[in-house]
Amino acid sequence: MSSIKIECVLQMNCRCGESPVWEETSNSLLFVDIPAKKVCRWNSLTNEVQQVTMDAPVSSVALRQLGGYVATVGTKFCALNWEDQSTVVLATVDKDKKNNRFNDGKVDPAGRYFAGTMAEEVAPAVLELHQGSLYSLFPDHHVEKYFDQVDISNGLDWSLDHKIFYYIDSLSYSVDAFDYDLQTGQISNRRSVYKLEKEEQIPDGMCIDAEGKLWVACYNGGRVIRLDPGTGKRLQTVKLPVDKTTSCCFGGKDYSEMYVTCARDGMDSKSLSRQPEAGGIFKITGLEVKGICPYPYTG
Ligand SMILES: O=C(O)[C@H](O)[C@@H](O)[C@H](O)[C@H](O)CO
Ligand SMILES: [Zn+2]
Repeated sequence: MSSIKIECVLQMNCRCGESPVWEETSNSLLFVDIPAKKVCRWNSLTNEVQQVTMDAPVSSVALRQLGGYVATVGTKFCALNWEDQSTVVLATVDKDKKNNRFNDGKVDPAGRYFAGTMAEEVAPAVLELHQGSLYSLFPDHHVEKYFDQVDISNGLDWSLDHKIFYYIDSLSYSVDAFDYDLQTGQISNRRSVYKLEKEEQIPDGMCIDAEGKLWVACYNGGRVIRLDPGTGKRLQTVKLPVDKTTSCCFGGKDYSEMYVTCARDGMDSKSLSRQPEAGGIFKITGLEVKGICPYPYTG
């Protein structure tokens, strides 16, 4: 008998919480608040939250093998030194697109930092379309571009055998797969593995579990869904007490807990009073499946 428990472990009032990443060495959850330009680190043992404010919207954060972190800030891939809060720009993309910013990003199993861009939103999911592209920052700091014409570049992860790359362009309402060449970082053969149903709303962040199934946070859908990318079937729905669920990752002891971020921006005062925990960090236990540890950027 599974007994799923959902709790808000941190009332952060994030405008748009995103990019949860578990850091095992510090028993902490890293995440960002995109429009607030903040990278946050919550220590699950002491409940302490540390924050670093950047000079532009910060859309994703990842671990770095050399120590500290890497983050996507505005249209820059940056290294972040947590101790002195200093940043170093590693590469800049979309130089010809002044209204663009990075969105979701994650490191691949070989240590490359993948992240895509989008036009800045006028309101949630209201933006100039086809402005985004998908990129990766290699360990030697060169950037490769995979494709353009993206609306809202979002969730990404890799299959357990590293042969498939999963990717979400939110406004396609689809979870896509590509063949993945881990040696070269190249992708090919794009196809859809799941189309969201109407009530599931907008697919946003995503992570893979230790059984190779995908967990997708549904923006405006107030839920995370578990998908079998092999059969294209939804296996499970876990509803949360907030509508604007943005992303998810596994963490905690042996990666047995799931952490979910969410947003407050775009909610009116009535829905905010109904969902006072909007913008908080949620922990889901009792899922009976574990996650895998995040890969660090190796550059
Ligand atoms: O969190 C993100 O990925 C975006 O930056 C957000 O703004 C929302 O997800 C988007 O509006 C809904 O798709
Ligand atoms: Zn997102």
